[in-house]
Amino acid sequence: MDIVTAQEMYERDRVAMEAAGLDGKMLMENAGRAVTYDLLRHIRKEHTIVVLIGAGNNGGDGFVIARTLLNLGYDVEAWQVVPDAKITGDAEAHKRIFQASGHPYRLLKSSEDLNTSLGRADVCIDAMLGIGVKGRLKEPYVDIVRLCNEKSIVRLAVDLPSGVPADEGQEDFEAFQAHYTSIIEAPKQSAFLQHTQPYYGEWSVVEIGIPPKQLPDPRRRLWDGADVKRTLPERDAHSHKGSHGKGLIIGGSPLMPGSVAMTARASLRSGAGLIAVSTDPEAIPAISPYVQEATFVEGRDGGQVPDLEGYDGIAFGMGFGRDSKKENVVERLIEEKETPLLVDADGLYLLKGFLPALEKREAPTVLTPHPGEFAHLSGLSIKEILNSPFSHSKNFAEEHGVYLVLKGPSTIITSPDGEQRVDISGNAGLAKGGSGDVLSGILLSLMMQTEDVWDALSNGCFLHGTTADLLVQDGHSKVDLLASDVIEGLSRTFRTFSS
Ligand SMILES: NC(=O)C1=CN([C@@H]2O[C@H](COP(=O)(O)OP(=O)(O)OC[C@H]3O[C@@H](n4cnc5c(N)ncnc54)[C@H](O)[C@@H]3O)[C@@H](O)[C@H]2O)[C@H](O)CC1
Ligand SMILES: [K+]
Repeated sequence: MDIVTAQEMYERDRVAMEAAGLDGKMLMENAGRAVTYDLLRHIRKEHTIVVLIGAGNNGGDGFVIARTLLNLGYDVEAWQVVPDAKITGDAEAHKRIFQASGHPYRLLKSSEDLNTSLGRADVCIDAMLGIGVKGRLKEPYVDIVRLCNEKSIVRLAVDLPSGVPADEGQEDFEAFQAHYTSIIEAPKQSAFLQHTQPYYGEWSVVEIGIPPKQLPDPRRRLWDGADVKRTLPERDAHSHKGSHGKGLIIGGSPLMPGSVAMTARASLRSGAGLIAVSTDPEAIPAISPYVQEATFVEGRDGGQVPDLEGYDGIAFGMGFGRDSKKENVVERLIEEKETPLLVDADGLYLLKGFLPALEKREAPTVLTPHPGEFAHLSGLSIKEILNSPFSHSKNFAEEHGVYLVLKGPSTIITSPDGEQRVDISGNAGLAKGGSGDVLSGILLSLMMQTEDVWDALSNGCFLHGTTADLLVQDGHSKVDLLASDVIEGLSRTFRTFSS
């Protein structure tokens, strides 16, 4: 499923009309009807419904939705919240159809009247503003949105909640707080940002007849279970431990032995053939009982860096510490340019001074920062990153020729050529120490088992989050879930998604 900006959405509309001969009124009828049937899951026959209709085509959708609900016998009050003069084009055409169908509508004169109507309603459908919103809401929308948000009614939004910008990059807004949003055709970037996603509530996407084959590729898409089933490699029954990758994990320290232990165990649970751990010798007694299948390798000539040859993948950084005296490890890892390398956690802090050298590497380099670590790497503030995660991660990945996994409730996985996939699996139970170590282990393992690193990273993020979701569904809670629970839950998830 593509993820689009407002501009890309308008372009899709244009292509649909030019290439497929669809016209705006047909698209609006399709959109309104599809949204109605999608929203019916949240509406009961006995509900009183207020439909709020704005000035643009989002409002036009609102006339189609109100008409469809009335045709189905629902108790609907359609409120046009802007003067008649502002209802133009396709929206006006559908207003005429609405009226010709014998349905009345209310014209907003004072917010008191609307307040009374909302006071009697069970459901409010927001068809005021969609992707055409510019800047902060102007009156009368501010007043109306506040009235709706303070009422204890079910709030449903059409395409996106009024006031929420479609695109990343805008933090100053006031918006309709939807419980549920029915998105038209393709999710917009704001459905994936930490400061705008909450206004959507839950969301799903309705198809309105736009021909996918004719559409420009936005190079941004949602990675879902069907993609995982299609691309997760099958384990060859005649395989042997050497064929699923021999991985090296460099990290851990006497005070943080658990990190590499979880990375190693997660990697083996995800199908790695052999895992060697290079860590401070003092940490080994705390690690080996937890992951008996792992072997340990010592640094060469008493240093921290073991022999790097002969591995199918290396993961570096978890629990390693940020002591700049350890930077020689980073230099050696970059010089070992033939082996796929994943850098996480403390490794990202140590890597900062060596970013230009990454271009020397031929094998894939994967960085897996959370926003704080990405801020340190990129020099951006966390606020800037959260405001525009798509463009900042795309620019960084292209500039340094790396795969970038920017972790969060919506994890954006960017390839070195700037194409992006988003994983929205997972839950707040993952916002705990160790989650990142487990993810790194899963990613290392999948990277070694498939030619396509990007598929490996996309699938690894999805399997990690989905395991947490399955565990929370079956008995765990978001409070008690531990990173180590996710490791043990992986086998069930792999069974579900391996063909
Ligand atoms: N293929 C599709 O995606 C289809 C989408 N449809 C719906 O059309 C809207 C986009 O319609 P558009 O007319 O371009 O914009 P809006 O309806 O969002 O509103 C524009 C309207 O609002 C005024 N406005 C802009 N900013 C503000 C503000 N800050 N405060 C107050 N008013 C503002 C502006 O002046 C315009 O009058 C899309 O979201 C879908 O819902 C089609 O119906 C079907 C095909
Ligand atoms: K809306």
